[in-house]
Amino acid sequence: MSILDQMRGGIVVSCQPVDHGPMDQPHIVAAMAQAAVAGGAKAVRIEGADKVWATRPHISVPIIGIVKRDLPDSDVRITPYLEDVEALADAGADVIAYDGTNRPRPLSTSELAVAITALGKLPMADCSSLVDAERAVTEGAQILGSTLSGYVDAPTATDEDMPDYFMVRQLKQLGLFTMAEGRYSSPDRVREGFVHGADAVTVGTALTRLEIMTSWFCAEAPNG
Ligand SMILES: CC(=O)N[C@H](C=O)[C@@H](O)[C@H](O)[C@H](O)COP(=O)(O)O
Repeated sequence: MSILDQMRGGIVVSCQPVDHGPMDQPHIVAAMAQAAVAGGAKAVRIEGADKVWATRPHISVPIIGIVKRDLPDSDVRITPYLEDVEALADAGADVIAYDGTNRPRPLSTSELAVAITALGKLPMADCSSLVDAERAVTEGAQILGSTLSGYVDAPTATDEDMPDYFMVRQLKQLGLFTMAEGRYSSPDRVREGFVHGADAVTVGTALTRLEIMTSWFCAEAPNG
């Protein structure tokens, strides 16, 4: 079955612990990914080539790989460099996602999509808008994600905000595999994502950022 068909109609679990937190370690991410698959995830999304390496031997479902960087002169964070693409491909990612915005950046979205395709991997554009997605289609992306909706213009979205269902509808109309991603923090939201046309829904924080999930529950306790 193709990578897209393996993911279609299913949940992708983004196994990205809180940066520099106690769970932000390759062997823990590998364990999270295995647990996600045991729970029914049809794919996982993993940050860092080292964590993709650590996970690949343990699961057979598709891995969406990204590298996140803090660049001094660009707001782009997700997979900005060719070396990131190459490292993720070597580590065994099946899909490589990249920031699909047109913000100033070291390498263009078009160059990234071409490089990912040349390595035999599927390019996924993490988009912030319909405009990003339309450009991604012309550049050869195979998956359009609503990942960056709400995170490009100030004020940025918080985990409590609703997902951008409207954007999912817009992406789906472009005819490519559509990934609903960003703030799908409950089963109800996931159901709604599919109602709006998603081919798959990615869930991150609500499943794999234990510090944040804990804080949601603590907020309801009298002593915080
Ligand atoms: C905006 C950005 O950098 N998003 C990142 C992309 O990889 C991750 O931090 C998110 O956790 C992921 O997209 C899943 O979303 P949520 O955690 O809301 O379920």
